[in-house]
Amino acid sequence: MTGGWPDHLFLVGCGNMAGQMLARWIACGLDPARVTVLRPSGRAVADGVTVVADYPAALPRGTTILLGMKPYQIAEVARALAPLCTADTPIMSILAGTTLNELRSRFAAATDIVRAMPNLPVGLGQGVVALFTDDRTSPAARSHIDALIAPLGLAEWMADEMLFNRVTALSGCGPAFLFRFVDALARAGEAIGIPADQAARMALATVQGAANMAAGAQVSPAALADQVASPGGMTREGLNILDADDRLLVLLTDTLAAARDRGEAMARGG
Ligand SMILES: NC(=O)C1=CN([C@@H]2O[C@H](COP(=O)(O)OP(=O)(O)OC[C@H]3O[C@@H](n4cnc5c(N)ncnc54)[C@H](OP(=O)(O)O)[C@@H]3O)[C@@H](O)[C@H]2O)C=CC1
Ligand SMILES: O=C(O)[C@@H]1CCC=N1
Repeated sequence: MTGGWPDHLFLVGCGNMAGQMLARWIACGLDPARVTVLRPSGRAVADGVTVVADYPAALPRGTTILLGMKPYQIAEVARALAPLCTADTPIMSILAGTTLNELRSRFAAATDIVRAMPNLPVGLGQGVVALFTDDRTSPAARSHIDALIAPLGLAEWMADEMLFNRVTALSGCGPAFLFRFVDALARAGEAIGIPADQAARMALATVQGAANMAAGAQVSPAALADQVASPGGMTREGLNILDADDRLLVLLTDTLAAARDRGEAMARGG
């Protein structure tokens, strides 16, 4: 490891998610010459990054692996990749619903294996990354992963792997739920008569401004909502709709629970 970066980074898959991570790392100073991406399409990734469509005969010394393909591809990938791994090859997996035990059984030679669950805004350095490992992973490897994750945004180590599908539902899937919310806010604006293009711009800017404000505020988002709502005013009438029978809370709880349950089914091989 040099300057916090791995001597070499080998990415298996570099699509929507791993692509955002790599873009951020390169923007923060990772030398692209230290990166190899395996992707079946062989499509170029970024200037200086080596792209291969098949596995090399060996990995350079000091290689850290990022598993960034789809979870159902783990068996096929491990068959080809595990023989290239040694006890000195840290592996970080972003595969949803793929347990540490499964990773350990498929990469038996590796000692340092970490599950990470990023989300798409890591590309801006404003992501959330949940992390989990066990006692077999060395403190040095944990520090190495901490250094690698730091430029991506908020990092949270989970004490219990049981939490992993739950935090995946919250922060891994969360951007999709918020994108839906922005879209619905815009369409609701349109439904009450605002021109569609203006509603879209104003909905997005409102969410962006409100999120930035909440991030910098000394009080909770719940208290901020009350600051917007003048007694007897318009906002309170709107909040009464969202709050009736905890409608929004129930909707979001059901949403996260469904995503969590899918992760648990995937972990059982579903
Ligand atoms: N999307 C998200 O917001 C998040 C995704 N994840 C996890 O990230 C992983 C990837 O998801 P996402 O980026 O959305 O998916 P994408 O479909 O965008 O990317 C998948 C990547 O895997 C590559 N690939 C396809 N087949 C193989 C194979 N047989 N062997 C190796 N690589 C292969 C693809 O190659 P090519 O580029 O050539 O097509 C592509 O680069 C998943 O495990 C998911 O659980 C985690 C958190 C958030
Ligand atoms: O949908 C998925 O399975 C992955 C996990 C989190 C975001 N995308």
